[in-house]
Amino acid sequence: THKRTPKDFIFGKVIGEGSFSTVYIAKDIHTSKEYAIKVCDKSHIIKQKKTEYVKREKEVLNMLADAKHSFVRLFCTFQDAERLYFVMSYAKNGELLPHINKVGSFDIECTKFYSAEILRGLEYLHGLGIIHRDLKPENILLDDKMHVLITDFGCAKILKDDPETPADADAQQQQRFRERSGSFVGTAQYVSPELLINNSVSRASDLWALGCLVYQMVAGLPPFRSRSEYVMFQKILKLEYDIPDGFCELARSFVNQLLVLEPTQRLGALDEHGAGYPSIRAHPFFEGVDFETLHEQTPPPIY
Ligand SMILES: NC(=O)Nc1ccc2c(c1)=C(Cc1cc(-c3cccc(C(=O)NCCN4CCCCC4)c3)c[nH]1)C(=O)N=2
Repeated sequence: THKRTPKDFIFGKVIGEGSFSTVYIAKDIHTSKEYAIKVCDKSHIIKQKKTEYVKREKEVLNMLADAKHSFVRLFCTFQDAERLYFVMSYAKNGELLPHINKVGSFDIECTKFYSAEILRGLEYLHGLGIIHRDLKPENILLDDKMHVLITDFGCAKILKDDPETPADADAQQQQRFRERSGSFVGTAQYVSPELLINNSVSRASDLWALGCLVYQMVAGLPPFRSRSEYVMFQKILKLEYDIPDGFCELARSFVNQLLVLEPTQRLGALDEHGAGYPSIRAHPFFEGVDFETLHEQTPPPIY
């Protein structure tokens, strides 16, 4: 197939905004298929020294090309004088967050299903030695059948050499921390304590974020909240969160085993990385979940 250009697509509305990119819905004029096209401004990326992020995202998306589930796909890339274009899957039902907000919070069946779909994505990602590092409801998308598609790998870390050692946050990650008058860039609500304490990340950092996501599906809000970023960071470092009345007991136990300050003590941290997360799958919270056929299942209705 010939190299695409912007002229091969009819660009529609903006469906996503990143610090260095804008995502549009677009239709391929030859096939009428809908895509999400992530457009990055070259000069802005160079000025902000973010070229490594863009290269990393493309590298990770290409590593995920064979995944049959759980991730947005990168179909092709092209550029013009000013911009880079990433042609990606269009997730018709958008981000997870509005779906949680629309109903207030998920019932336990929905929480189990979506937690299992996210876990299965993390198993695949971590099995390849990739850490997402920015898991949050905005980066969990829902396709036309309401299955999970994880997106946004601009902050991902690829454990190249020794996949066993935790990845010390590289300069870019530290840069991400100190940008714009020393405040954290992106959503600080899901940042792990180890990233705050010594800028280190490992697969267990994504397990911390999974704990935050499960809490948010059940409670309708993230576990660590404050108008002040500094206060929110203090709450994370002191593990200061409460379990609201009515929070399902199995979900509480599951969240409690993921929101652990010491990364190596989190549920799943000691599992063999190639073999997925047997200790997490075995938690009673996932009682009755068939992980092998998740993608063939009809997701439970959200109401
Ligand atoms: N940073 C990134 O990588 N961002 C990306 C990458 C790829 C990508 C991406 C973001 C996508 C985001 C997206 C956003 C949307 C969307 C935006 C606005 C409205 C809607 C929408 O209303 N959808 C119908 C379902 N709604 C959902 C909320 C409750 C009411 C009903 C969808 C659809 N897909 C996407 O489809 N593909």
